[in-house]
Amino acid sequence: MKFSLRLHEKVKEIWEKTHQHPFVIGLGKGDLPVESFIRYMKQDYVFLIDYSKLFALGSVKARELDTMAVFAKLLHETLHGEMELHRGYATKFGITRQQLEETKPYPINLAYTRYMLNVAQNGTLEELISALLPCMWSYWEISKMLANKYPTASEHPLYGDWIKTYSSNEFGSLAIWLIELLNHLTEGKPERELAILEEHFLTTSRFEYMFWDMVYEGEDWPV
Ligand SMILES: Cc1ncc(C[n+]2csc(CCO)c2C)c(N)n1
Repeated sequence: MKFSLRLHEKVKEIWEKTHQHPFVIGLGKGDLPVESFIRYMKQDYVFLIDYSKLFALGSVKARELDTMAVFAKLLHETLHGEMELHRGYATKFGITRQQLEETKPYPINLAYTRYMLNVAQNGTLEELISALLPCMWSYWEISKMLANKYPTASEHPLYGDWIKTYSSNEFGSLAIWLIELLNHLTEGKPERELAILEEHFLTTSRFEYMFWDMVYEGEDWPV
């Protein structure tokens, strides 16, 4: 069995729970409160700054030139493609680029990126990919699910661009490339190594759920 199928099986329930989260459903139905979306966009912007560095580290750890080049493309795509979506939304809401960058990450956001950066710095290339993959794969699944379930969602004046960006074939092909690379790299690996990779994948799938939940209502800290 391909390793990615095993991973998918492992996180089926948590991904299903994510698909039913009111933030996600709100994006599809178009009735997500705008304050939640602004909170998400700001938190996600600083998340993406750290997440981009995972691709840079992927390039460092790559053992083949072609692999190195795709990680470099992913880094470029995140900084100039995906983050441009966020900058566009920020302009709509009157939030400056500086304000976006100065967003203080909530503790869950910090814990999520620190976990991945720690794995990326101290682990193998296979560990790095297993930790960062739920982020890309789950967004692709969510946006496809939403585009299917709510056929007019991609025309929504506010959330339509979000759905279109993440359900695009371009984003899909990047996720597929990573899935196939991981399948290739894990062929013939012993169970003890696969179990570690599975654990990273499960942990960051849980963080994905927590991220949606964190931005839905926000967190109120006394200081
Ligand atoms: C919390 C959080 N999780 C996943 C993504 C999605 N995402 C992040 S990087 C990337 C690929 C290339 O830019 C994708 C699809 C996000 N934005 N925020």
